[in-house]
Amino acid sequence: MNSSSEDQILNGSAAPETLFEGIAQDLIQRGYSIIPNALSPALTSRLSAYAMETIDFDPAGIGRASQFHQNEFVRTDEICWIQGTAAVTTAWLNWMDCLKSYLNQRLFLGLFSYESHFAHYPPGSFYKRHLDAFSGESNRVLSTVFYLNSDWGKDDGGELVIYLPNEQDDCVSVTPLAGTLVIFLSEEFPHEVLPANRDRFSIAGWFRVNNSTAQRVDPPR
Ligand SMILES: O=C(O)CCC(=O)C(=O)O
Ligand SMILES: [Fe+2]
Repeated sequence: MNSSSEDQILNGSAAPETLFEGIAQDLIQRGYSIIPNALSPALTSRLSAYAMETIDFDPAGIGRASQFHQNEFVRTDEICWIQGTAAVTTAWLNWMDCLKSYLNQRLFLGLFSYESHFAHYPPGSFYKRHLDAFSGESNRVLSTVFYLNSDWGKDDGGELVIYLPNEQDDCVSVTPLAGTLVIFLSEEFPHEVLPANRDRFSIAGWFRVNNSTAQRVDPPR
């Protein structure tokens, strides 16, 4: 592929406002949004190929910096943080930046930054029920998960289960099919990844507010 058609694929992935408005409405009404085919098929398949072919993954841990530890009872995926050093990851970060601006204008969320990592769940891997953020302890406001797996069937497992707050055992199950984007309020929705029967690839990310003060600079993650 020559570089101008490549640019077209990545730049032509600008997200439509109607899609952003749908996400804003979902967040207002129920606190989460599930969008099939959110990104263009071209950008989705480029991200998918990048995750499967290019990335060196590291075992995932729990907690930040000095509190970081691995715990294979809680999660057994492996991850790679996204820096935006390739055209395809820059296109991803641009898309998320547009969404951040839209949600800030529309919902006054004051989102300040976005961090994200590729994740690989080898067969049998899982991430037990957890919250991405605890009230007052984290600056993660919105969680996002974007799936990169084509042809994902019922037998492949690996669903994301989102538990609805205040509704005993009521939950929503999401198939990790390529193109699906999930967004939810980080402090409100416990969720888990059920064991997958085949390799499962995704991008998990978080929109954050800035809690820096004169005494303490907010760490990047
Ligand atoms: O991959 C998923 O479906 C969710 C991952 C997740 O919950 C996380 O990384 O915090
Ligand atoms: Fe999570």
